[in-house]
Amino acid sequence: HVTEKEYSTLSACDIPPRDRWGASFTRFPFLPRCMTRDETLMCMFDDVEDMGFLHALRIERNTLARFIIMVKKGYRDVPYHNWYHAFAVTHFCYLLYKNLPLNDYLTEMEIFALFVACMCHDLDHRGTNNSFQVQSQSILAALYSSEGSVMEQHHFAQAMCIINMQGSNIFGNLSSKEYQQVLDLMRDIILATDVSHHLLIMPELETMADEGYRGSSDKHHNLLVCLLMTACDLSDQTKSWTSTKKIAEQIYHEFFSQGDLEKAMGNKPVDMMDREKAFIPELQINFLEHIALPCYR
Ligand SMILES: Cc1nc2ccc(C(=O)N[C@]34C[C@H]5C[C@H](C[C@H](C5)C3)C4)cc2n2c(-c3ccccc3Cl)nnc12
Ligand SMILES: [Mg+2]
Ligand SMILES: [Zn+2]
Repeated sequence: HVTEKEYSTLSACDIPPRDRWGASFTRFPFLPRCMTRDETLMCMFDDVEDMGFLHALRIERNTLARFIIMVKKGYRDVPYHNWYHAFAVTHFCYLLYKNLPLNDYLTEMEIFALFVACMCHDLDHRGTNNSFQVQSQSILAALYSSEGSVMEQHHFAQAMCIINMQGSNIFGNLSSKEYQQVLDLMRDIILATDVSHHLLIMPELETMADEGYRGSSDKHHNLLVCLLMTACDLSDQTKSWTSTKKIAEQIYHEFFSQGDLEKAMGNKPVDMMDREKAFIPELQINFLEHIALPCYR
């Protein structure tokens, strides 16, 4: 739960974001990971306020403060998929909003659902991926493996738990139709963070890019929010080399720990997760060539 002291400091401040963080705060090179833990909470609150969602969606300041604090508590202390990842991903979504005319392509509801999905998209991540859940016959696999995207279904379920908690339901003042809409969007967007899903829709994304975006097409709206979610999820790769390299090290710290677990369980990890076999430069060139670069292009 969230104490009065925790959320009141967060919701009380009303210094405009630019004055608090400086002009670089809204530019793509900005490094969200250079902030302290407490600053990340304030920064996320400012992002929501600066995008005008408090008024547009009639969100009370204390409710938003409690929601942000609950989401931060929902992340574990794993090498990569921790709160700082969620914060960095979410701030990139804010940078997309500040630097691109998103309103020309997406509804306000879609943009807000994307932002909240960024906050929640890896909730309660254990530092192991979907195939590990199935292989280790984890509780999450028992719950979700029939539908695939085991971890992503769990992240969405965790987000729903926070939304349904007294005092942190930021969608509480929406009409029941809008409420259902935003939850459906959240689910689609969080499930879209499964890289296998992204690979599946890549041909459709390429067709849409070639033919041009049609604002009248629900399919195009859905494809675009999924693409932007992936762009946010991979956004550490768009920053300075020093930062990007440091984050890749965190990712392989997680991957190799999973590989060690798999070996201890008598299973052979894929090369990418095997610290004896992985050649990181080659793996990263492949990832950037086939997944990251096409996404940003
Ligand atoms: C820098 C960087 N490198 C990354 C290298 C590899 C992979 C990765 O999951 N590869 C695949 C390769 C095939 C086909 C699918 C399913 C599996 C088999 C595993 C994907 C992810 C990487 N990644 C992510 C990231 C994005 C979303 C979820 C988890 C993570 Cl870690 N964010 N940044 C990075
Ligand atoms: Mg994820
Ligand atoms: Zn993520």
